[in-house]
Amino acid sequence: MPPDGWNGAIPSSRPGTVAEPSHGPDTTPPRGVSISSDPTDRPPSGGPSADGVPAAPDPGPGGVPSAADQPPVAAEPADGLPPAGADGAGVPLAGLHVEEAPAADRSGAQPAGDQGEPADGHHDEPDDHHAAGVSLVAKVRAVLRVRDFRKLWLSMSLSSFGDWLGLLAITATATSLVDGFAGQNYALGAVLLFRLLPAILLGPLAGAFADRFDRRKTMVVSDVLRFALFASIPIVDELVWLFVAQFLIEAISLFWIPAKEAAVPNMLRKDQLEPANQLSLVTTYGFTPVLAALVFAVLTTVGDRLGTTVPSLDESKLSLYLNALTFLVAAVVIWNLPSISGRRAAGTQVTGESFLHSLRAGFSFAGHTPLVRGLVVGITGAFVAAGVVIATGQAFASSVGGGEAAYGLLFGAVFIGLGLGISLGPSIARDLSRERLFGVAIVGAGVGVGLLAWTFTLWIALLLVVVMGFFAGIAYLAGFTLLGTEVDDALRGRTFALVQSLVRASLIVSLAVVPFGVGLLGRTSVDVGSVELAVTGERVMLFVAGLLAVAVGVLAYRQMDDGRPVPLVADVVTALRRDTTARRRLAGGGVFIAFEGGEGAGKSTQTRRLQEWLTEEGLVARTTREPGGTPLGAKIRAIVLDPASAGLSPRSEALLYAADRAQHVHDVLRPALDAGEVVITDRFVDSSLAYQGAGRTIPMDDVRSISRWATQGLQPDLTVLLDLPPEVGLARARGRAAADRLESESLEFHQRVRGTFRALAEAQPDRYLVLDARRSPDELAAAIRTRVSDLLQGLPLQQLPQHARVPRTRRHGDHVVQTGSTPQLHP
Ligand SMILES: Nc1ncnc2c1ncn2[C@@H]1O[C@H](COP(=O)(O)OP(=O)(O)O)[C@@H](O)[C@H]1O
Ligand SMILES: Cc1cn([C@H]2C[C@H](O)[C@@H](COP(=O)(O)OP(=O)(O)O)O2)c(=O)[nH]c1=O
Repeated sequence: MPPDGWNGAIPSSRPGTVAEPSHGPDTTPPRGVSISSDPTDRPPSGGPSADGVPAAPDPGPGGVPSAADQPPVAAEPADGLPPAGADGAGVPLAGLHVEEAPAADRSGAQPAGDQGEPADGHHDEPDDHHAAGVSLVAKVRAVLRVRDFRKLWLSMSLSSFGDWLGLLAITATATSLVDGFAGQNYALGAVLLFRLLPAILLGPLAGAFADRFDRRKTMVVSDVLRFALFASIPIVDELVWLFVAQFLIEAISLFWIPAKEAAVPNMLRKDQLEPANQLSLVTTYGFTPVLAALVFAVLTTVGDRLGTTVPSLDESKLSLYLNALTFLVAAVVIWNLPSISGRRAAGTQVTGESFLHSLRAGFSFAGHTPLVRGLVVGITGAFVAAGVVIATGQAFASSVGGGEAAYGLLFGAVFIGLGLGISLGPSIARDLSRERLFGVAIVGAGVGVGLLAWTFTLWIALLLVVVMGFFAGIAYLAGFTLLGTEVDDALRGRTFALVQSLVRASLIVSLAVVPFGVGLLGRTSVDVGSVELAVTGERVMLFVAGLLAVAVGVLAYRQMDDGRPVPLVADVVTALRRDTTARRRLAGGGVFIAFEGGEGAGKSTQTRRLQEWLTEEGLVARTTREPGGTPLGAKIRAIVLDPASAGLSPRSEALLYAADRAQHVHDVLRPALDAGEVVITDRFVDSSLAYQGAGRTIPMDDVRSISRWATQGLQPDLTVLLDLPPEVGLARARGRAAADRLESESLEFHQRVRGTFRALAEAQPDRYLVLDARRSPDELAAAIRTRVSDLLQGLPLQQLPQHARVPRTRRHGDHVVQTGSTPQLHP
């Protein structure tokens, strides 16, 4: 195993978890109460605003046909974030096609696989983890801009590459030093056993040790020793020494790992640790093993020629020398990084004395918490299976033909799969809950292994191995992320300790047992009708491992399932389709309708009319608005709309709207939707995109990401856009009350706003109803009712008790149900 393998996987403690939305009735405003625009709470007139923001070119929906009349895309924004952090900064999404926007808004492509679950309020995640692919790249780039971290990462990557190459070489060497099928398998098992044993024996001790010494010196000494030991293996060329050297190398690595782990947090900001972990994971399991496998395959092909020129040198020896060299280079790099020995890292101390106790507490916690129990069962079982795959690899490779080169290829394929799973998995799985994803992915990996067992063609085997690695990578990331996010900080360390011990123990057990099993079962062939099927030990073992993975996946799924009545298949399908509406429906949630449009478009009028109609129809419907949908939001509204707030900078304006929105989502929207209500809001995220994005020319993606952060990915099921030329709307609005700060903006500003609304709607016609707001209020209301009644058809929405219903004059033969699906609506 690579030196920094498991540790790289531990998500750093995050700067705080997001509280669940309150479901308590006390935080929910009374149902059905209209809080739509009230002229009396408008700020007093104070003359036109002068916010000092030049009307820069539109950064918005470049490339969208309807926005063609807008000025060209704005330049890169000034980055207000600290240099090391620069999350997403410097990557203006100004040029991003708006069509991509709403999809990203739906919190799809998260790198860390822990995004929110807008539909059901489960597993709500903040914020920067919602980053789309592009901002993952930006985050990683920001992390790599930190010089010391970059150097450490480069040297780690080099050592990791060397280590994988060494592992390939050592397994090849071990098998070449003994004769016979069974003997080779025993030798292989023993090599791997000696690699894992030290962690169990020395883990706690090494942790305590590493905290007491200068980290840089610890790392340099470890690297020099590892250099010497790796170089000694080909020189001594004895099987026994190979085992001893393995054991020593692994033992030394145990001192190196905690030193490195403690050093990294000193180099980065807290919020950068997660992308840093992802980077290490992808490097250690995705990139370097593939490179090592390729290099090993190349060395194998040139090895023969090499053997004739330099008789004592073959590819395994060359690999080991190369590997040794990588540790020497790492030693030099680390020696030149004084910051490693700098400040002591806080919170990474693991003292030896508390280890046993904490392990016990961890056991009891894990035993009593279904989620952790599921994770532990899943991770342990998955690693038993992984051990089987590793241990049978060589025998399997030779059985599909191709010898050591095939082994190298299969080995590489595992890590291509892992790399793909870790980096792409979360964005493919989208808003499927990580609890479900974990079990599903283990089952997927198990099915891959089970099929692999009966594959006799190399390329099919390679394909299956990639699939297996892909699912394993997803499970791995989901599992460790869940441990990081769902386990309380106080218990997290112990839980990780338990999991890591179990991981190593399960690897040891399977690595130790499997080769013996393979040797014992030997090779037999079974006649199946006319075909002769080669049933070999490794294939039987692989098949059993696949079954085991499927079983633990199912078990983990059962343990961790949150009891939602959503069938798994529908859950997976809607998540893959990014169908948030369907997901909320599945979860029995309400329906969320937003009204957007410029000033005086008639939003307040129409939200009120829609709410009245729905109430008449017997549904619990409420109107609300932004800004000012909550008491706190009302104060924010007063600030942002007050013409006296002339000095408000575009960024603070954007943040104030986002703050208002965050409170609105938390206090009003989520609880009401969770209760199955129809929620109608006068303005939502699109207003920020239009006014702050296109209007104020803040890069669209910045606005989008703060909105996404504020809403935790909540999106309307339907947005009604009341489209109106700004001059008409402004005239209407001015007839209503004195101009507020935004109404006082130039006509050009309002034209950009309108263009953006239309572009957003055009990008997602299914989710928008665009109406010409010059039509009469009655016509508009009728068109909205028709569309909304389609949307609500058959949904299990909350209904008013009969006595609370408003009598309708138009209706005949009333029959009223209080539960069940929405009754026939009368648009
Ligand atoms: N379809 C319409 N046609 C003409 N006037 C309208 C229409 N809808 C609303 N109004 C009027 O325009 C003004 C602004 O309407 P309002 O609903 O407050 O718009 P918004 O909330 O979008 O600013 C009000 O005086 C309202 O009576
Ligand atoms: C919600 C939201 C509103 N706004 C602006 C648009 C409006 O000018 C103002 C809200 O005023 P409001 O009176 O609610 O709008 P209307 O006049 O259309 O009834 O705030 C933003 O700039 N960004 C946002 O995110």
